[in-house]
Amino acid sequence: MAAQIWGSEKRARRRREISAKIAQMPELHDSKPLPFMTREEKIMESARKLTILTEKMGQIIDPTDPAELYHLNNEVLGLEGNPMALHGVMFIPALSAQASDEQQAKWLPRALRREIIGTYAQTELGHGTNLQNLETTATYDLATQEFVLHTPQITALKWWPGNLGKSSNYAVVVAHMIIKAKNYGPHPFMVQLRDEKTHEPLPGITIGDIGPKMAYNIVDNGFLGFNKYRIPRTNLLMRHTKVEADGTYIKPPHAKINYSAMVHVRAYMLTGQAIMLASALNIATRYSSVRRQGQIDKSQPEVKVLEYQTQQHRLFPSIARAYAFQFAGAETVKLYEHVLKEMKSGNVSLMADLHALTSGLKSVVTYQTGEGIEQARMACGGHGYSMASYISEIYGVAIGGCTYEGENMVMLLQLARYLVKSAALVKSGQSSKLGPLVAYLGVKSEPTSLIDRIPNSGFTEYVKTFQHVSKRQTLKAADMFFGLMEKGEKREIAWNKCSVELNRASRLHTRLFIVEAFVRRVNEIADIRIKEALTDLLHLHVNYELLDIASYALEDGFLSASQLDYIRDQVYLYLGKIRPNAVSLLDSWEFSDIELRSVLGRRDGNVYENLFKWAKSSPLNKTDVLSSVTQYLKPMMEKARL
Ligand SMILES: CCCCC/C=C\C/C=C\C/C=C\CCCCC(=O)SCCNC(=O)CCNC(=O)[C@H](O)C(C)(C)COP(=O)(O)OP(=O)(O)OC[C@H]1O[C@@H](n2cnc3c(N)ncnc32)[C@H](O)[C@@H]1OP(=O)(O)O
Ligand SMILES: Cc1cc2nc3c(=O)[nH]c(=O)nc-3n(C[C@H](O)[C@H](O)[C@H](O)COP(=O)(O)OP(=O)(O)OC[C@H]3O[C@@H](n4cnc5c(N)ncnc54)[C@H](O)[C@@H]3O)c2cc1C
Repeated sequence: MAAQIWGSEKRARRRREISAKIAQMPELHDSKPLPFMTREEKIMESARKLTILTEKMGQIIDPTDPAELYHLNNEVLGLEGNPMALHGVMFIPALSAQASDEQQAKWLPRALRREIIGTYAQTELGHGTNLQNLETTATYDLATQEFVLHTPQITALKWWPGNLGKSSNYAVVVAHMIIKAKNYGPHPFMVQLRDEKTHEPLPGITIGDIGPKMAYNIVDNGFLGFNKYRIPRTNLLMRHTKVEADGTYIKPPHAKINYSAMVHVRAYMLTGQAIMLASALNIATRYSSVRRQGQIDKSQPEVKVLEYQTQQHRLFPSIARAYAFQFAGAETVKLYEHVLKEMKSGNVSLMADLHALTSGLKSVVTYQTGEGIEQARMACGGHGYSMASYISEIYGVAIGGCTYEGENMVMLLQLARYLVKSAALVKSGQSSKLGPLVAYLGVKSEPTSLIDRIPNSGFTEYVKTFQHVSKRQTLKAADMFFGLMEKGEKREIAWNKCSVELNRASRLHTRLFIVEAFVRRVNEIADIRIKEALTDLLHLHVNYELLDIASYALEDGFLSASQLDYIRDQVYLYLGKIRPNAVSLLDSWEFSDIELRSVLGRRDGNVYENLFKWAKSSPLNKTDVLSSVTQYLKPMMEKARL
């Protein structure tokens, strides 16, 4: 199963080998539980481990393999981030996709050797979503052949970029490029922020940390201002766009090609989210098979809480989602790598499809991951609320994904633009022009679902039902939009008035893609036992998801009330079937105790003894009487006694 999850037997084996090596290297372990450290201590601890890793990485992993790097990162540095998180996630990908060969030769080897640390600085205090209204400017000075970066007002301060505050000395900065008073829109520039020797901010740069966040606090998300700060013309990233010495602008082959670093993260973060969801579920499911509370049969001893159907219903559909996200994520990464290769050689024809797909996926996956992790926390009762479970940190980091790389509602609306264009093709009889991801929009569907009538149809009838609801909602939302425009409403106003319906279409389309990716994967599996276990999970997935969106299929009679009862019964049936495999389905992800950082989720199940040990190690328990008591509470009580 681990081979299915991680892509191949070799990958699964390598992960095991890497975890085993790390287990033998105490210098790479947290020196004490992270929840007991202050933010400064955590940042220091992370930097300590990061530098050891830089020295010893070659002994542990193949540093050129991103999957091995990612695993090493999760084990040693963990999900709270590290001082170079954005260096790998966005700075290097931005240079790789947007810098010319000459620029790459100059900067990439230095970045890869970690001579310099970089980040991606785009969002500002006043604008994150609406890139057209970013306010930082890069004005070309013809006389000196330099760009002058400037922050005209407080809202133009860069705000949020990870590791910008304290760790990075370089950044890819996105600024509006102005040449001879003409604004060419946001473009990426390579900018040195700090002196390479002293790490002091360079003159003209104002920089710092934006303060503590809900989670992810090892990362120094930062602010940045420029006071007429000059950089050479050749620091504009020039793979696709060029500015010649005389100020001539050579436009890129696609208007949005400079957004590729964002698409990179949107594609890669899906499996990251799957991992976080599976981690939280691993903790909750293991704990649920240790925790005994109450009886189902009063004549029997107390049961493991995992025996309760409500507990299974809370956890198992999310286990199915974690697998579904992992499989859909793996497909998306493959597609992304393909499109990136094409883009580098000038073929931009697939960019719109990839943008639409990743926009929908990042929104649905991050939202459902958040839901699943929060349910996992509640499934652990009181102990889930303790930082000893570590679920709250996983939750905080995961739901950051609902916001970063494009706020979820906004990204769903990006996909909706693509769906509405596709609907227009269907309505004008040009269905043959639909891309493969939306081809179903042009296919006539049956009048009713046959879900309960062809039980051995594999998952075909389910897929058809998802296609039906997605198609119907897309055409309905598009009709609403076109109808408003026909009535004379301006395009943007009409769009806003339909946006809730449009986003519903985007979610349904994306959920269909996830279901199909899961079906595709299960169909490919040769090993009978693995196929059986995953088929059960897929049964739960399709029935649970369909129940969740049933209103769309009920309103036009595609599903009947009795079919809904059938679907519900299938959910209960598969909850029971999955129960014996539940812990294994999560253990198969092979997270080590080091990586999970959870007292509740320990592999050995020795929860209570270790919770007590953990509590005793709380800094508050270093003394029996705190100074807050001697200074304030004790005098207060004494005064009251007089
Ligand atoms: C590598 C491993 C990673 C694993 C991660 C795992 C765990 C993670 C843990 C921790 C987190 C780590 C890092 C966090 C990093 C976070 C970094 C950031 O957040 S960086 C900032 C990101 N910012 C955004 O995403 C901003 C969102 N806004 C936008 O993207 C755009 O503004 C917009 C909403 C898309 C609108 O853009 P614009 O105003 O330029 O658009 P219009 O002029 O209206 O044109 C729309 C038109 O353009 C098409 N389009 C838009 N984008 C693209 C694209 N990328 N590719 C192709 N086409 C695009 C769009 O489709 C429209 O087309 P059309 O309908 O035909 O007009
Ligand atoms: C943990 C974290 C890490 C980050 N890292 C980075 C980084 O490394 N580099 C970087 O540059 N940025 C980073 N960001 C910033 C992030 O990319 C932005 O916060 C994000 O893109 C959302 O933009 P915003 O803050 O402007 O939200 P807003 O756009 O202000 O969103 C507020 C509300 O307005 C709604 N809204 C906005 N526009 C529309 C619209 N057109 N239609 C409908 N509704 C709309 C949204 O849906 C939302 O409900 C990070 C953010 C976080 C939380």
